Amino acid sequence: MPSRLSDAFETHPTFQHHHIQNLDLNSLQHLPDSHAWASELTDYSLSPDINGLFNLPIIDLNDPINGPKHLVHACKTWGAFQIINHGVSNQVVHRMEAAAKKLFSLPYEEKLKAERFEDGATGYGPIRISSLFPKRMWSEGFTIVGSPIQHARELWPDNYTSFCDVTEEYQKEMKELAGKLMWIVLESLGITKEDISWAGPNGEFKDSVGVLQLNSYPICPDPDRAIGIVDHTDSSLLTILHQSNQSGLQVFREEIGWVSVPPVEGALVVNIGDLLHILSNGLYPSVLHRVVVNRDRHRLSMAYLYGPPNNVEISPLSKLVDHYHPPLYRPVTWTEYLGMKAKLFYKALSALRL
Ligand SMILES: O=C(O)CCC(=O)C(=O)O
Ligand SMILES: [Fe+2]
Repeated sequence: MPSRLSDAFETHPTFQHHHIQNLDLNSLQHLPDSHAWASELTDYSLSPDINGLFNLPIIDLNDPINGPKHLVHACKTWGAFQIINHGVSNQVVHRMEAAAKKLFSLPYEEKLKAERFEDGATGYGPIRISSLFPKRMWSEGFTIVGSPIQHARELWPDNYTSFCDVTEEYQKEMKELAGKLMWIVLESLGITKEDISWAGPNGEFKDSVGVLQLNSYPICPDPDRAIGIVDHTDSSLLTILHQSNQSGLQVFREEIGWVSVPPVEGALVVNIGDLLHILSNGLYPSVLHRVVVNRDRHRLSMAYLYGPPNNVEISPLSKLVDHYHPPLYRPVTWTEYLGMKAKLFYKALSALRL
């Protein structure tokens, strides 16, 4: 496990919800006050969800003509897109989904054996950002950095290897795809391999770091007053997301509002994260997104948050900076930025503004 990344969590431990008891959401018949967002949520969601009129673009990575064109448009206007023909086999995705399902369907007490410590980076628990809000979110998560072997052993002492094998295979596929996506996005900005030294001699991004975040959203007795994950941007360079066959993810478009992203079989969602926004000197926004929950069906998602190697400072690429386009952000490492996000959250990006 990369020590630097967990350092960020250690120096900024999760705010204590001492007054809020950890609850097994899967067993609750009523929404407890600790999870009832009512008034906060109406502030958050003034814009109506006008689905059907606007759809997150689907980009065919095998289409050399339209693919790049659509991609630039998606990156500029949405800060997100879906991809098909991405080269990751459905089988690998579904094996990982099955492993995640198996994990979340363990009894609550069992899952707590792999609980994420307050100052820890990995394991089972509420999504980390929940610590910044007065209310809890209607979700449970499992965070994996590197090998999950330690936690897998806690969960399945006699049979932990299959979970580790599937995870390793999925992480490998995601890392490869993330590198490929990085170049597709960067090339759309006119950036070449010579422009990014930390990508390595062949531009493979070998030392980049990935965090695999498994999310589970149990059925909710009062979905209008609850939220799966509150609106946020990802702190990554980019995030590759698989959602199980159940909607819930919404992305925010200025002047439009919240737009649902219905799952498309075989497609993966890609979010531009804050660090890629900085790298692009503000040309590509990081997408604001959230997750709503529902009364009838459990939902699962798997987010692969892809970031630069530890110690690498991310700053606007010099090719994108000139007299008319001064750098908008000061340099920052991923670790430092995670620390800022943990303290400042919505204000973290603007705190880096020059
Ligand atoms: O569940 C989802 O669709 C999104 C999850 C997410 O935004 C995250 O893990 O950062
Ligand atoms: Fe996210």
